[in-house]
Amino acid sequence: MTTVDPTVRDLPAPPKGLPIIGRSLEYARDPVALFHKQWEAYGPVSPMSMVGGDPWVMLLGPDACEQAMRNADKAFANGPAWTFLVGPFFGRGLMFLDFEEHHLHRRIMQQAFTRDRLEGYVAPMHSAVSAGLSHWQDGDGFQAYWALKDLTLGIATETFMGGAEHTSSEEMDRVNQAFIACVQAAASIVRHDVPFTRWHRGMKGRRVLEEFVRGYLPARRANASDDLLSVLCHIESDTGERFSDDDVVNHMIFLMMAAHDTSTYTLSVMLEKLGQHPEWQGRCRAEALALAERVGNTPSLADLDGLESIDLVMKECLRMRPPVPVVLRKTVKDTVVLDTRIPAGTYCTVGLQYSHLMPELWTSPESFDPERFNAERREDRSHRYAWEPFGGGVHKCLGMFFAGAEVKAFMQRFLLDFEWHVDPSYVAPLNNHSLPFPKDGQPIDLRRR
Ligand code: HEM
Repeated sequence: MTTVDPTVRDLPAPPKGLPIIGRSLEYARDPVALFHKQWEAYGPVSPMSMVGGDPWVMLLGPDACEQAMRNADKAFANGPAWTFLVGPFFGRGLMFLDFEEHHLHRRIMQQAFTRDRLEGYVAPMHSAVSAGLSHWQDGDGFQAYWALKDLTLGIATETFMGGAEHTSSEEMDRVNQAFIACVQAAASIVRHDVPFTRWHRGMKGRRVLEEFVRGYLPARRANASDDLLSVLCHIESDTGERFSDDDVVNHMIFLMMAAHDTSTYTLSVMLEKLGQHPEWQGRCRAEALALAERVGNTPSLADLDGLESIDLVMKECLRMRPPVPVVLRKTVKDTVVLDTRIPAGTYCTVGLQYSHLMPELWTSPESFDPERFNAERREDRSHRYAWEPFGGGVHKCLGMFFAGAEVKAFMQRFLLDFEWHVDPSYVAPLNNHSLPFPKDGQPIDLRRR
């Protein structure tokens, strides 16, 4: 006989949403408003209705998020959840794998992100940043987001593909458009390959990306070099396992997406905030100048690590506007989160961003205050899961240190070459259909120094 724990409740019935799309439009309009509404009505575990009418919950606050991310009872799976959203485009990337298989692939892929490897990626980052910035023009209302998107694709091409030596700039534009199509496909209401839908454009994008990566495989298999594609072709786990060609293609396409949109958005928020807070821009520039005087124009990984003010600003921007505001899971068995029973087969939106904004965890969470991360205050220590822009548990971002190096390599050079201004009353109009981005291209008033 099964015993019923009286302290555990069933999920309440979901609030009404539109048929088929549920509350996805509400999320797309303003995710933070939806988090607040769900929290106020239900607390940390709330019923939802999203695309397709499947059972769905939202987990909010550090305790509920921690439970899903630590996944002690192995009830939460990534594959079926992310596959629903963007599986045909990025499927079989590391984030889509679960349990034993994930463990095996992660052990191999970790070899591509060791400290030594990262040190090797820093030099191509510097050259891609310099090349990219040489095209940036003075002007009021310079569209920083789109320029950053090109520049970070340049960084990915240099560090991941060793410069993609056989690809013209027109072809790289096609690759960039293919990424955008794949990421945007997440928001498609029609989730089959039907002409004129976002899904269809995503499927076409995937074919472009596969062709692009596969084209470089034979050369990288034949000769080991320092770029990530070559590393993925040659690395082994400590017990000798290696990736097949299909694994390399799937991992590369996912990695380029994971690295590209997230870093672009992080940098665009940093430009917005530093443009609105000249005192912080000045402080970061002084730090960049001091480093350049000490070591020249191509600081090492350790030098970039030492950029403390830029680090504080990056952390604060990731807190206020994380590039991945939510992660997805699907339960593969019945489980209980805090005091609520969640049946097997339930999709879960884990709202990491909400914890970043809770007044219980942060002083004046709405204000830009990078000092909250300094050694004395360390507000992020208010809870293990108070600040989790890179996720947590076994799926925690593998590119976290790569992202830190990329952001700092860019900011260091940019602060030396440019100064910029953003109206303090400016609020970025975000497109939240998939990963967030500023619909207006993030205008800044830019001047070369
Ligand atoms: C600021 C930049 C970045 C942010 C905010 C970010 C955020 C995240 C988050 C939240 C996850 C967890 C997803 C989940 O739990 O389902 C994740 C996973 C991942 N990220 Fe990042 N990411 C960033 C940059 C990068 C970069 C630059 C790379 C690669 C060079 C990368 C590679 C990965 C990989 C491989 C995973 C999957 C890990 C796994 O499932 O084991 N990310 N990232």
